[in-house]
Amino acid sequence: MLEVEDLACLKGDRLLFRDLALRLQAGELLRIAGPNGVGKTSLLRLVTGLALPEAGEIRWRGESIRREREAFHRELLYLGHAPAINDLLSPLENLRFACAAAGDEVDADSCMQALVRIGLENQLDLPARVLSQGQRRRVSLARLFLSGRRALWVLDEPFTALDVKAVADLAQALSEHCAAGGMVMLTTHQDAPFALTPRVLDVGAYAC
Ligand SMILES: Nc1ncnc2c1ncn2[C@@H]1O[C@H](COP(=O)(O)OP(=O)(O)OP(=O)(O)O)[C@@H](O)[C@H]1O
Repeated sequence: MLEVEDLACLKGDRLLFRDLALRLQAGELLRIAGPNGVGKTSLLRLVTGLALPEAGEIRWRGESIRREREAFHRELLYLGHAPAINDLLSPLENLRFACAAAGDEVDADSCMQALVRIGLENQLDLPARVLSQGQRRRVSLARLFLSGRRALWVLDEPFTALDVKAVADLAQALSEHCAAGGMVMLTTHQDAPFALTPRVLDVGAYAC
């Protein structure tokens, strides 16, 4: 379980939010909501341990993520707002690199299957620089199909640039992860056809 208490976020000399609390349990999908600039991405970066809070505590399975950082990161998959793609590499090479960098041992066949499943069967060997925005997003999202053992998925605007079918497929994959006992925390400005109703946390309620 993920628990956040009394969280405060400082950017420059501006306090974005404070006293923010949340809990995320196995099987839950949490949508982080709020207007542009309120601090949704900043919250995700705090929760993943990529940034430090001004105040507050974040615990994973009862342990502070600062103290048990490695154990936490073994169970975390974080996909940021901008797909982390190397333009010179193909989708297959990008995916294999991303998995290896995260410490996941995944063979080429599994990567290929993940890319086919996400609809990139005709782009497997193209350099990423020629891909469309939606195709670039899909390269990054293909990791979801290789990360079932990571319980907590934290996704920043994962639906951006996806077409209607891809949005539906992604919503289904996220719902299935939760149904299998995983957890999803995401930001999005658009509706998606989830099989389960997401809980919503409005960062604006904690804005300073
Ligand atoms: N050095 C700084 N000084 C003051 N404010 C800052 C500084 N750096 C970032 N900010 C502010 O922090 C906020 C960061 O917002 P963040 O990206 O977390 O918002 P968001 O809710 O994810 O927005 P969006 O919906 O547009 O993606 C913005 O309002 C930005 O202007």
